[in-house]
Amino acid sequence: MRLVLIGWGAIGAEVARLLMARKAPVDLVAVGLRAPRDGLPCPVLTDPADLAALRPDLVVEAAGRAAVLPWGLAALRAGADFAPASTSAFAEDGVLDRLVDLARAQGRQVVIPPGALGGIGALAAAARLPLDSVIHEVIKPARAWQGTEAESLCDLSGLAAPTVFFEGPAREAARRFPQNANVALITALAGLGADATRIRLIADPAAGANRHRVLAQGAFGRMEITLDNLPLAGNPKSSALTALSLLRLIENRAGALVI
Ligand SMILES: NC(=O)C1=CN([C@@H]2O[C@H](COP(=O)(O)OP(=O)(O)OC[C@H]3O[C@@H](n4cnc5c(N)ncnc54)[C@H](O)[C@@H]3O)[C@@H](O)[C@H]2O)C=CC1
Ligand SMILES: O=C([O-])CC(=O)C(=O)O
Repeated sequence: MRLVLIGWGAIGAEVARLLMARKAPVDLVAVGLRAPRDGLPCPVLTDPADLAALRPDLVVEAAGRAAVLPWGLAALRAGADFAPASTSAFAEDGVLDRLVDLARAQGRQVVIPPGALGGIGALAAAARLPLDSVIHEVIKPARAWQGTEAESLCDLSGLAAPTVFFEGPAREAARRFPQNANVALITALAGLGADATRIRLIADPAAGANRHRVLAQGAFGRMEITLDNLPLAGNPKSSALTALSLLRLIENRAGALVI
């Protein structure tokens, strides 16, 4: 399986490290970046148009929301499937539609990894019948919210208790907190959509992990899922499970058993 990773940050580098450590039957043929860089285990691409010559089977994005459309369109044009992690890009109308329309025309797929979340298979299955409500709480330590708009919405360094600093639709959460609320769009795409899915963003001075609580009700019954994800060493905003989720997706595509 010929793989291209877009982004070589905390998640991208960890995915590559795990693929090599596990001797996965995957050929990492290139990494896509904004600028050339030395020291990577494969060639670096900076122009999405150069993907086609590499004949990739799968392009996995873990870079940033600005990377999703250019690299996604180029991946699909190159005949690859495309799996984006920066799903906050789909808060903007038309971005996902453009990718899915091209995927259909090319006979390829856009695959949304569950990322830092679990239970997305159950929520997406439940959504085949009507859902009444989906609420997703993202509870992270104060340091994970540093450098975001949360700094102006609460006193991050002086928190005495868990503090809800945002509550609203998934679309708005993803637009305003693109580094921390990609998951809002994953829950939304699996369930009730970007406008009807409610998101609560919480800074907790006592939290040691990135917690996701997803509560859904509907014709299927009721679900409540809680994950306490340890952050990646390279980026406290990003859960380590995100890299594992991308690894799973890649290994499932390369192997004979899908699990
Ligand atoms: N789907 C999910 O559950 C989650 C998604 N994420 C998202 O995944 C992405 C990667 O996260 P991390 O590795 O933690 O971030 P990071 O900041 O450690 O690394 C990002 C890397 O991508 C590169 N990059 C940024 N913009 C780019 C662009 N337009 N084109 C090409 N390269 C670009 C940067 O130079 C850097 O190498 C982020 O967008 C993050 O918000 C993070 C956690 C969970
Ligand atoms: O990694 C996480 O826990 C969630 C996250 O940052 C995101 O969705 O952007």
